[in-house]
Amino acid sequence: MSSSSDLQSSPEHVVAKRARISQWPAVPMTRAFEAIDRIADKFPPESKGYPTVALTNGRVIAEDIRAPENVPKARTSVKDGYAVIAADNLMIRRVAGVATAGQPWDGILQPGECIRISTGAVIPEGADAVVQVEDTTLAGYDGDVEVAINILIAPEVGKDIREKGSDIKENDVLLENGCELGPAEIGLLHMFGIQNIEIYRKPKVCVMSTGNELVESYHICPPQGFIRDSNRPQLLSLFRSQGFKPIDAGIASDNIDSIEAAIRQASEFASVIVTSGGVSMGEKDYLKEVLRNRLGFEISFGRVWMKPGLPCTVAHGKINNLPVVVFALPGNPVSSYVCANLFVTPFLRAMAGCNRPKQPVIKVKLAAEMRLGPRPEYCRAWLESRCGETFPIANVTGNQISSRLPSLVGAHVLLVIPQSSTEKTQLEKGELVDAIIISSLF
Ligand SMILES: Nc1nc2c(c(=O)[nH]1)N[C@H]1C(S)=C(S)[C@@H](COP(=O)(O)OP(=O)(O)OC[C@H]3O[C@@H](n4cnc5c(N)ncnc54)[C@H](O)[C@@H]3O)O[C@H]1N2
Ligand code: MOO
Repeated sequence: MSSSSDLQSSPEHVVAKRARISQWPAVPMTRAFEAIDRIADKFPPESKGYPTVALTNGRVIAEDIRAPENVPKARTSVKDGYAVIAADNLMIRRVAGVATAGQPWDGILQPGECIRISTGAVIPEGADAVVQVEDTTLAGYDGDVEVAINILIAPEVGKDIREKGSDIKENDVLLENGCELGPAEIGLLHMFGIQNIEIYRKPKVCVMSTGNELVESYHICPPQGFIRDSNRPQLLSLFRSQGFKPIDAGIASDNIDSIEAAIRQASEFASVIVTSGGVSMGEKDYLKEVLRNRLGFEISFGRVWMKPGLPCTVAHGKINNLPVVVFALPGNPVSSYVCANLFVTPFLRAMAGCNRPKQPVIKVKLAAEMRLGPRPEYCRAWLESRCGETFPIANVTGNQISSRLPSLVGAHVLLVIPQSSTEKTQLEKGELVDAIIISSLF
């Protein structure tokens, strides 16, 4: 007997005939990363010209930016004080003039003279040291005007002078191709009056949930058996926090035609499509089927030997002759978020031209022992620094089951926990492990 709802397009989805063991090998993480890197090569970043005044944090530079001039351009004073000739033996100097920032003194300093000078002002010709005002006393004045000062500490040649080009030399590389802009980088561009630069375009990414059980989160009281879609807002928020402008592609129902139509429609807006749900062994898990048989995509991997995220699937191909990659993440809320962090954001950042697309990894110390499981695990943890400890202490965020979203709340890192072996079934309190940073640390 078969019911019409069982009759999806392929025999593998007639429930009585479905495979009872996944046909997809669970690839090791290294293979999954390599496969994604190979796909990234098919999506080279594109650049465009952009005015510096309109730049915002997170933009990525698509050229090497070199210093067009020295900084400082001329020798300048590091202190408010007096520009002097160090070799003068006299402690008393005649104040011959004033140099402030923006108003140089254009004479030539003579022996026995000094120039009152401000921080940032150009050192007058003939001077070779600056004495800070704290190391002087007044030696003579005429009304309100200083006439002579007494130097309390004899200066050495070069004292408190910023030599020409000592901060930045003309033609030095200021910012490398692939560097992400933050406040300092934006400041540098303005420092040199660089008006326009090449930056990379941000890739477009669509986020879609799949599942008959899903309703929009504004539902006050979903009917029995329904749940609110939390993955989509969560993933949209993740990609936004990374500086992308993700497109909300809604919820597709668990139906081969609907999923195919939703992916085709999403591909009109974005070349990267992120779905969640429908990738495991359930009778309504159609994502792999759609990707392979309906869209003719190459499935780079259909499972990964990791926890959470085992059924994570990545596929790529063409729709309307344009390249498209689909990250079909597992439905469990923690699984989709962990996989998005490990696989999708580094991919998007590579597509966006970043020269450091992956999250930083640091060493942390376990606050408590941990039992190892059969799969390598990415445990959520928050970090604290403790007095006398060299490494941050990692506190696991409670029960790590992949449906339990609170395990992500407050998590700074994903601990990289190896799978168990005959030699090692547990990590001890105080052991050092790698931790992938997934949130800002303040
Ligand atoms: N027989 C097997 N069953 C399962 C396996 C397996 O290997 N053999 N793998 C398990 C693992 S591991 C995971 S992870 C899940 C992933 O399954 P799917 O990707 O097919 O996801 P769904 O079944 O659609 O959903 C799983 C779970 O997550 C909830 N969900 C889905 N979408 C959302 C959403 N947008 N917002 C909130 N919650 C969502 C869904 O209701 C389910 O409870 O499969 C295991 N099963
Ligand atoms: O991969 Mo699943 O994410 O273990 O629950």
